[in-house]
Amino acid sequence: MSALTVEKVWKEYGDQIVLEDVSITVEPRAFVALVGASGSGKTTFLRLLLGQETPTRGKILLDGVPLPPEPGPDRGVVYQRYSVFPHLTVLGNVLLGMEMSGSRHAARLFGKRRAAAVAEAREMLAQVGLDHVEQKYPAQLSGGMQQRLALAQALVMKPRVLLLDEPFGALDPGIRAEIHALMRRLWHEHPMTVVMVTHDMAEAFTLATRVVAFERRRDRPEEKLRYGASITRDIPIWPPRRAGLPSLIRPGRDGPALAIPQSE
Ligand SMILES: Nc1ncnc2c1ncn2[C@@H]1O[C@H](COP(=O)(O)OP(=O)(O)OP(=O)(O)O)[C@@H](O)[C@H]1O
Repeated sequence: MSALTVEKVWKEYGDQIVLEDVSITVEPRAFVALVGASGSGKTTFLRLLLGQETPTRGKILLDGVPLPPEPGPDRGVVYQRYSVFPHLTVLGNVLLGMEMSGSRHAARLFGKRRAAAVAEAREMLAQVGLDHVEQKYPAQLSGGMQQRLALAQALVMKPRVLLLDEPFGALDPGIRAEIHALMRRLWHEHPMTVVMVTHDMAEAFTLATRVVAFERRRDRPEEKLRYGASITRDIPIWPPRRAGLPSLIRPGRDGPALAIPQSE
């Protein structure tokens, strides 16, 4: 059920050691926030989980099975920018993944299969509050709406793991609070494990079940490249958050939200 196991993973680029002996077990349905100084290897770690990079040493397992050495539909990803295709409409963006996986050569679906995919895409757009703009293009949307679209595009493929690389980092504070509420609801409602890189500690503690810090344990400036970062802090959030369930102690804080945040 979407458990990630990272065992003694190292990542080196030439002479530079970026990650050093990283081990972590992520339980199914967790929401892990990765924090750490710039250059500490957070994005590199996310790319390893995505399958865009392979570890120099060590292994990564998803539900006990080694990760395939390439990205696949079981892992969705949203970046800070450029996650969506500018030349496709909102609906086209959400349909694309289904069309690609349903028809590898033509990348198009026809007849009943297309109608079912369109219905599914529309349902997903409604979940993120974008059903009223399905014929618009990304450039016609605000930054917050583009990130909602990126979430819809990733989630419609039903990933077991959703990887987020500073997805809300470029948004204004008001919009960010709104999209946090949406993100929390999506995590409650979709059976996925989430790993999110963020520079924003408040965001990490607002959304995550666990906050994990990457840091170089040794940092002699003259030998900087010889030391990679590893996990130095692993903080469980208290009171615990559990996917799909209200918080036992503060039900108003963390439970599955009922309202769909208004799109701007
Ligand atoms: N493909 C690559 N080839 C060579 N070096 C790389 C490559 N990808 C990352 N690095 C190096 O790995 C180090 C860690 O980069 P990474 O982007 O993972 O850090 P980060 O913690 O995500 O930083 P930031 O918070 O600034 O985004 C950097 O020194 C970077 O130059």
